[in-house]
Amino acid sequence: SIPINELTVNPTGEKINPKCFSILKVLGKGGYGKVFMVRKLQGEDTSTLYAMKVLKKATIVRNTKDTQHTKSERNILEFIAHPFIVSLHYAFQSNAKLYLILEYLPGGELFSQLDKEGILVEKSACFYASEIILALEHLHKHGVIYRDLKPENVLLDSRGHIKLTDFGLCKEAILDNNRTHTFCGTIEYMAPEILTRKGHGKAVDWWSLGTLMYDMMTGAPPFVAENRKRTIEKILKSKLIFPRYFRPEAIDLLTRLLKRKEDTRLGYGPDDSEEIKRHKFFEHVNWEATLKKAVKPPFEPTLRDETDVSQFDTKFTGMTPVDSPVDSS
Ligand SMILES: O=C(Nc1cccc(C(F)(F)F)c1)C1CCN(c2ncnc3[nH]cnc23)CC1
Repeated sequence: SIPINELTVNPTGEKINPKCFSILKVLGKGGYGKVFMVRKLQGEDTSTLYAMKVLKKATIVRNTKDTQHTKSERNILEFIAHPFIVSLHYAFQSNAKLYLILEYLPGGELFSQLDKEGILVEKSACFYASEIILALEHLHKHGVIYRDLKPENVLLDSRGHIKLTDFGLCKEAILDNNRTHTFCGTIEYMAPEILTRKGHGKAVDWWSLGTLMYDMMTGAPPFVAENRKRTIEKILKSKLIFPRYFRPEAIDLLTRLLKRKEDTRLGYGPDDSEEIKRHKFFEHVNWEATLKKAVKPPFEPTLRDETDVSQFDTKFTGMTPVDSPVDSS
């Protein structure tokens, strides 16, 4: 079992177990586990909504390399507190499962909001990019490489500010040994050095930032193809094409972020995020105000009430919310 240090995560020292929460909705489901919207039933935070991530130890242990990711998610979130990174409130386990109680983010995925808006104007893309840069900067300062920056991992809080979520485990257990499936889920945002297993440093996150910004400003990531194999080939060939409406500053920034050779990529150097923050594209950004969430988001998620899950995929929210008793102890 994974040793859990209760002190930093569960400050009141309250004895926590699954029965402290009522399960309201399913937010996501995959090979390793599920994510529920839950409400706390007792303690000082009674009636507070949380996201409860339930991981099945059996499936994780079976994929040995993933146990490391699982430990890291809990350990990272325990020590990292930042306005643009999801916070971990409790962590506990039963014989068969690991439970992470995370702050609930009602705004859903940034990109489901983008789907409604289509392409973002540069000013809006700049807003989200600046908040993501501050989150990545914080992780890098703590020696953490996010590695997994992609649309579904960028959520919105109730006011429309971003939060990075889903550290560690990919959502699907990787069963087939087809090499292109060695990478979990979406690969369109992955840096070339990850795909070619060259080992990777923090510069992989700046590549992914480039692909995310390209997507926000054009409606699709820079390298897409009809299948994973072709997509990987495109990422490695990386011939960048920009729509005519791009300003020169935007073309220059994205070209420097999407450098295939990582040691020529913007952000690779010891100054990390500073190299990017001082680029002309961000010349009007007030970074102190951004960190304090004093900059108005481009749009505010429209929510009827606090349990409104309209921003989440009905494929999941329609499911009956039950933490199946693999092992009720
Ligand atoms: O479905 C998800 N993840 C997922 C899906 C399938 C399997 C697994 C795993 F196996 F890891 F358990 C995880 C998303 C996680 C982030 N989500 C959050 N939504 C709202 N508040 C949140 N606070 C923190 N995260 C969120 C939306 C759902």
